[in-house]
Amino acid sequence: MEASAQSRKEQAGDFESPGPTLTFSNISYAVNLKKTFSIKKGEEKWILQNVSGIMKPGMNALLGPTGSGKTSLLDVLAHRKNPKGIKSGQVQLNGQFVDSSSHQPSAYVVQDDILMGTLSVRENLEFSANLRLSKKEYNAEERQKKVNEVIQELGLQDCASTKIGTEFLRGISGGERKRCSIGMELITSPSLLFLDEPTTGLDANTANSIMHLLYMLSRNSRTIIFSIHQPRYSIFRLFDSLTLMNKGQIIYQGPGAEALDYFTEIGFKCEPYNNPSDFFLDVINGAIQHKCNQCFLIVRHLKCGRTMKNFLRNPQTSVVQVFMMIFFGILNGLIFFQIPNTMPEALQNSKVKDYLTLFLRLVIHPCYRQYKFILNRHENSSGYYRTSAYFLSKILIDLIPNRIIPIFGLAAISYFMIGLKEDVTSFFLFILTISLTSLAAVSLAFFVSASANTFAAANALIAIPYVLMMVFGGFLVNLNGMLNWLSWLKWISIFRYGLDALAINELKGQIFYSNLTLFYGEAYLDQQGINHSTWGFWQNEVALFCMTIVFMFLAFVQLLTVNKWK
Ligand SMILES: Nc1ncnc2c1ncn2[C@@H]1O[C@H](COP(=O)(O)OP(=O)(O)OP(=O)(O)O)[C@@H](O)[C@H]1O
Repeated sequence: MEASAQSRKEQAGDFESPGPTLTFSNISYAVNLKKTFSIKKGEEKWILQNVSGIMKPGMNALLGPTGSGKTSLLDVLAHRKNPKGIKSGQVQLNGQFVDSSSHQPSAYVVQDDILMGTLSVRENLEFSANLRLSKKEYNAEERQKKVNEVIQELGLQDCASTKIGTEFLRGISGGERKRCSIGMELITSPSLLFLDEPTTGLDANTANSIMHLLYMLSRNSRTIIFSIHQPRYSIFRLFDSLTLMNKGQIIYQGPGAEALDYFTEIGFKCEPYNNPSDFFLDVINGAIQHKCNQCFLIVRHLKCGRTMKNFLRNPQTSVVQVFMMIFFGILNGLIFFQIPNTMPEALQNSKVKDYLTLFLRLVIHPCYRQYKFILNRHENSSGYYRTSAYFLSKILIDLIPNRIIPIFGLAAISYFMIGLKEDVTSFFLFILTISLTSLAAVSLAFFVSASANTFAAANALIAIPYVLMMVFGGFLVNLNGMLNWLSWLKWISIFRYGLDALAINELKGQIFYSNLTLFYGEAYLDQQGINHSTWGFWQNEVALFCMTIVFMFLAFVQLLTVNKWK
């Protein structure tokens, strides 16, 4: 009868009267790792890093792997930590700031029972009442009444006279023991109840019954906040709010019932029949991979180290890039094999651009498919890591193996097969030019993809600047003959800067002979309107470099904006 009333209440899910709301913001907590006997200030270990959240009336679970900071957060919220260690943050109860000096209507049930084994359940509760209830407010009769109420509420009637038990004395069961520990705290009628791992050491059924008890308490003017390890599904269902922690940070906070949808949305799908709490811990521990193949991401604290590990453990992409570039390098070399022999003809027919163009296309084309930042947008909004850390690691560890090294291979193979200028300086300027061209193109792609919400949008958006740059880069139209009012577009063309620099590098100072006719490289450059002075060459490199910086900066700003939307 009592059980069915209980289950009716649970199903209704409503509160007889709601408990208080606890909010906390930017809490950072560190401990000093001072060596024993040392007078020197030790190194600080950060245990909580800028955590914020809200604990509403009902059941608030803190879940996370061992060492993630659940107990520490619980302690900070309950003002049980040394204030010296709390580096920042505030706690509010129903909108009022509270600190260790405030009188807070809270109680804390610790992991290890503090019961006296040689006393009975009732005697332990009386002990708590005698010590903790003020004699002014509660006379002996009222204290006794309070003890009886607690015994009733926790269903301890049958074992009230039984001793708790010690190593030598068989006492009450584990579940009853835990109930009694909770009762020791309920004596003071707290509206906020903290519990550190209330189910630890209990068998599944006992854990279930303790959590149902807490659920019932939470429906009656109490806000329950507790840490818990891998609860079974029947327990998980009781959580009104779930806070998932990892390495001192909160990675999810929200209704327990919505957590699975949230993880599915960001790419982590829980298999049917898998227990949600096991699934969350597997995701945090990296045992479950992101569903998207393009990002080999495992959600952990994924800063530079992660990207480096990613690269080292998944070198396939970079290896494929290198092979592709070698293949295209040889193909390019074969198509334009020893072109200087036919250069006069090429110069006459303005075909000299063709081979340079092919280079640039091969270099630039793969660049614009840089959509990984879109993935980062989602990961960022999930708050997995700092944008700056990811951004820098991406640039250092992704761009070098995936862009610069393959391009170096392509350039080296083609350069000698085509038979371009046999001069060390020209070779390295050639490499520099196509590397900068590639970087500028990648940066533009980063910016566009960081600005787009979906792959489809990025795909469509990225095509526009590339087509415009191609048109106004001098590939399809001679810029001299272009309508004046459109000529400004050439100043924003990555292709034009790349092409002009390559043309100057190759043709300046060259004289070609054909049928006793001399062809001067400079004459061709003049005809194309390309400034071949020293500054004329370097202005292209500077422009490419500046474009890289500007696009990277804009991409970074876009990612920061995404963070603010959280
Ligand atoms: N006083 C301390 N000195 C040094 N390290 C500490 C101290 N207190 C906590 N830590 C460390 O802080 C981290 C978080 O500890 P905490 O007990 O809050 O984690 P937890 O998630 O509750 O772990 P568990 O589930 O195992 O109880 C752990 O790595 C722990 O070793």
